[in-house]
Amino acid sequence: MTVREQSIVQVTGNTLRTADRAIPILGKINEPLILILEHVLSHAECDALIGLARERMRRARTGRSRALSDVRTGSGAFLEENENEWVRAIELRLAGLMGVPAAHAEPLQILHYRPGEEYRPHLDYFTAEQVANNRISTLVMYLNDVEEGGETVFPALRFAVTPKKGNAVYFEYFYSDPRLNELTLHGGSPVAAGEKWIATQWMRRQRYREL
Ligand SMILES: O=C(O)CCC(=O)C(=O)O
Ligand SMILES: [Fe+2]
Repeated sequence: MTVREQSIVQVTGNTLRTADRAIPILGKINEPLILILEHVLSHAECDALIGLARERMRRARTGRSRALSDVRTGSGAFLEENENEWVRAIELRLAGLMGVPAAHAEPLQILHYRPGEEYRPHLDYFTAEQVANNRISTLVMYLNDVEEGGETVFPALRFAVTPKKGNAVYFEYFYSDPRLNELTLHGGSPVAAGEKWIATQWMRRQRYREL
């Protein structure tokens, strides 16, 4: 008999409960744990996050030049830690959802893909020999509906998630069996039509910020 490894998020029913809402689970893979979640963000929150990131990106472009890479062709912005009150409320919800203290959270990252832009398959954790305070889990939130393409793909699992505004895909890679962690290889497939906005929350194993 094989014993299933302990996961960070414990799924018992059809919803995940946080302090401020119940989040329906639309789909699930058990090992590694991957959850497709509905209504993680309200449409108003999605729009507000895009608005905040638009300003940030405009400013970033006038500053020092961004590194160009074939791996990720979209453009991105990190929000500040404790950016403002409503961002803080979202961060607390995400920490509750992901079962990790908010102090372990990286600042939210917002990414924007135009047609043809993509994020090639990668692992979110760092794979160098000794990594202090590595990442342990990811939540990718879709901030808009994509006309065509832009799925989050898991090639090793032959699995794809279609972006839908307010929904999210959760996965974790804190297993002792490295093969389970490697199965979380994922990417953003090229946007064929329309645009794609996401917010990504990465969690660290230990404290990463003050609050
Ligand atoms: O664009 C996607 O669907 C995936 C994004 C991603 O892999 C990340 O933000 O780490
Ligand atoms: Fe990723």
